[in-house]
Amino acid sequence: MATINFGGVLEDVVTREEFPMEKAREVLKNETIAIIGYGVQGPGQALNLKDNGFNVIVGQRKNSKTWDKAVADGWVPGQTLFEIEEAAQKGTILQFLLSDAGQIALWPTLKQYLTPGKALYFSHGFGITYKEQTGIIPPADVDVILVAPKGSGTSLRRLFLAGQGLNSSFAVFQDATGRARERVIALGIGVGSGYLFETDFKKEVYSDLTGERGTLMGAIQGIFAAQYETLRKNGHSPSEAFNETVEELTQSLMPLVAENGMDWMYANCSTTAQRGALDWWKKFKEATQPVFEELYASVAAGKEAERSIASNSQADYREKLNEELKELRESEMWQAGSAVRKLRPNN
Ligand SMILES: NC(=O)c1ccc[n+]([C@@H]2O[C@H](COP(=O)([O-])OP(=O)(O)OC[C@H]3O[C@@H](n4cnc5c(N)ncnc54)[C@H](O)[C@@H]3O)[C@@H](O)[C@H]2O)c1
Ligand SMILES: CC(C)(O)[C@@H](O)C(=O)O
Ligand SMILES: [Mg+2]
Ligand SMILES: [Mg+2]
Repeated sequence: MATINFGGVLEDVVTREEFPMEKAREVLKNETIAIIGYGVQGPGQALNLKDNGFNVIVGQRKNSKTWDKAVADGWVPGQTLFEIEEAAQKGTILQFLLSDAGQIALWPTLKQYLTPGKALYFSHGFGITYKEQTGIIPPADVDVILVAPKGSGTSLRRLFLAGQGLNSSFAVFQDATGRARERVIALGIGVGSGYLFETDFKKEVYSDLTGERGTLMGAIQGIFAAQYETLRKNGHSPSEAFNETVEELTQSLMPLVAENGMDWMYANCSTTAQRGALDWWKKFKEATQPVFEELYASVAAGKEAERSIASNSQADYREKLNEELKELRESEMWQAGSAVRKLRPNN
């Protein structure tokens, strides 16, 4: 473990330098890693592990779109692609990468294949933390571990192909074999993590649900919509409103934040912009802080889990989600965005 100073707080992290890929391959050389579920994380993790030289198989329902996707990605039926039950039986490490609601439905089947010494792997603390709601209670004689990439499975794969990596958290919930820790770190390196930081299942799910409902996805759309509407109500064109709300942020300013922090981005804007941003950010913080407190309380009370399970367990959950995504896509702001993207010189 390398001890790193994160803003004055010392934390131990695992880097690829101290836990190289050869070591990960050595730790997992006798394992068959079965990827159960081929949605977003499934493909990213499965393909990265395979390309890094691990023994990987995929478990999917035959005659499903995801089975066809797995075939298109190079998984071979009968060799590296199997029905879920067969993959679960063959695997020594079962990576449970169905949707969090889907995991509840499959659990009674999957647990039959968790024979002593196997490892049950999650990419979210959801199933274990909210066990009263999910019913996921693993047997005592298997390792229960977690690697949660901090980003989309799509980005995990893209960054791997670009020779980079996405940071992940890792956790051990249950160490039945005495090997849980080395197994989970090796898997974290194998799936293409940049570095790994330690957490526990509860902290992972509380922070993850807060982040995606907050600044990463929910809050950002909310604040975009509020500013766009204000500009439009005051007579600004869609083009002007979209550029001042989204396009400049994603194309010009966020890359500077990613490169060297917020003060660096501010420093590369005018003194006029700096004065205004420095005055206004605290007002936005004060206005939104109560919403974040409400959000965290809802996560901690299990209400977000309840809502997610209830809506994503419906037979027509995918159609309903698609309708809501369509509504976003067809809103004036994102239609303006589509036109703006087409005008980018590289398009
Ligand atoms: N999406 C991400 O990039 C991401 C990032 C970090 C962690 N995670 C976690 O990884 C795990 C997998 O997430 P994902 O986004 O790849 O999953 P997903 O929602 O894309 O679903 C994965 C698979 O589950 C199947 N599925 C969905 N609902 C089902 C149901 N009700 N019954 C049976 N099957 C169902 C889908 O057909 C798909 O093949 C989850 O625990 C998630 O929280 C996801
Ligand atoms: C990619 C995210 C938002 O980080 C993940 O947490 C998810 O649930 O998809
Ligand atoms: Mg999440
Ligand atoms: Mg996340």
